[in-house]
This record gives sequence, C-alpha cells and structure tokens, in this order.
Amino acid sequence: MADLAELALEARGLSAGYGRVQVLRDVNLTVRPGEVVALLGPNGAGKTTLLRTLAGYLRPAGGEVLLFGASCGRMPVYKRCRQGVSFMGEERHVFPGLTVRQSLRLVRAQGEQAALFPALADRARHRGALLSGGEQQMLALTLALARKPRLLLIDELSLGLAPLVRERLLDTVRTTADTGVGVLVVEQNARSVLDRADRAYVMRRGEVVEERPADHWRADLDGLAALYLS
Ligand SMILES: Nc1ncnc2c1ncn2[C@@H]1O[C@H](COP(=O)(O)OP(=O)(O)OP(=O)(O)O)[C@@H](O)[C@H]1O
Repeated sequence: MADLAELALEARGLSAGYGRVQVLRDVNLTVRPGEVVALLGPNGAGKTTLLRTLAGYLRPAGGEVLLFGASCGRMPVYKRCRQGVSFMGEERHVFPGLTVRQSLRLVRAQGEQAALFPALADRARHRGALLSGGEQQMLALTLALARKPRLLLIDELSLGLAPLVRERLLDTVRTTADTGVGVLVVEQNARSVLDRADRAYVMRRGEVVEERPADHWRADLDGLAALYLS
C-alpha cells in the first residue's frame, strides 16, 4: 500500500515561463498517492507549462517541486522517471515504427497490463504510427503504466478522441490511482474527469485560482464555467 502520509507531488510557490515570458506565478499544488487530481482552466492558463515544469522539461524560475517528499531541484527528466514519474504529453507517446506487440514487449508489459485495453489486442500487428488517435492514446497509457509509475502526469488525456474512448481512458486512470499511484491530469471535458477525480485545481493566467473536492465542482458546474470565462 502507498504511504498516504507522504505526498507524491508538491509544488511550492512555483514560477516558470519561457525566456523572459513568465507564465506560472506562485503555483501551490499537491497530489497524494492514490489521488486523481484534475487540472482545469481555459486555453492558455498555463496547464501544459505547469506539467512540463513538474516533469522537469522546463526549469522553474522560482519556488520548488517536491517528489515523494524530497525537493527535486534541477533533477533532469530521466532521473524523475527513475523516481517513478511518468509524463504523458499532448503529443501521443508511442513508438511510431514499432507494432503494438513490439512496443509492449519493449517495455515488458505483461499479463493484465498488456491486456488493459482489449481494443489494442486486435491491433497487435499494427505500427504505432498507423493506429487511430484513440488507439495511440490507449497504447501510450499502457506504455506509461508498464513503467510502474508512482506519479502520473497527463496532459490533454482525450483531446480529439471519441467520448467512449475518453471514458475508457479515464476509468483506467481511476483504477490506476486506486492502486496507490498519484495522478495529475489535464482533461478538456471537465464533467468526465470530475466523475473520477478526488480534487480539482482551476488555473487562470498562470495562477491557481481555486482548489476544491471534485464533488464540489460536480455540484457547481456553472460556477466552474464562470471561472473559465471571467
Ligand atoms: N514555447 C513557448 N514560448 C513562449 N510562450 C509559450 C510557449 N508555450 C506556451 N506559451 C505561452 O504560455 C501560456 C500558457 O500556455 P500553456 O500551453 O501552458 O497553457 P494551457 O493551459 O496548457 O493551454 P491549452 O489548454 O490551450 O493547452 C500561453 O500564453 C502561451 O502562449
């Protein structure tokens, strides 16, 4: 079982941006083991920038990131991976030239893991590049989970995908968290992600403007929408 006393992730007063362009301002955020935390907010709010900073692709200009209770300073991406961080970016992370079967073999996905999405079984001989968007994202999630992460950072889980695929992906995210993995997920469909999330942060213009239990937002979708528009 996960140690629930230890946070999987903590951002303290985080600021970051691109060159002289500051995007994130004083972001404070936590993810506990076993939690699904949704990161919501309008286009350009800074969600991708935050995830990329947490994963180590962007260097913070201020504040700090703690992984599993320890400050990770300027730790490079690959070391964060070794610590148990898995990042799924907007671009689908599959091996374009390998078939589904080869990809699963490469990451040593076995048994239940390899069979996470039955739809992929029919595509075992198809190369990653030739899969549909939904199949690619199912494969990307399977590959990410095969690394047995302790913290999963997901950007735009279901962008452009069919509702049924989105629901299937989100169900898998929930069951993954139930095994003790902390999940921070950006998902355009707020209602769907809130159905599986424990808490949600709302970002606007580089700042976290609200943090509430998912139940709260589910009961006040209008209030949530107003935050996007204001
Ligand atoms: N490489 C970059 N160089 C300069 N500015 C950038 C870069 N990438 C993003 N930005 C700016 O940072 C701000 C936040 O963008 P970001 O992509 O993090 O937001 P987001 O909430 O993920 O938006 P979306 O939902 O549209 O993906 C935007 O104003 C964007 O123009």
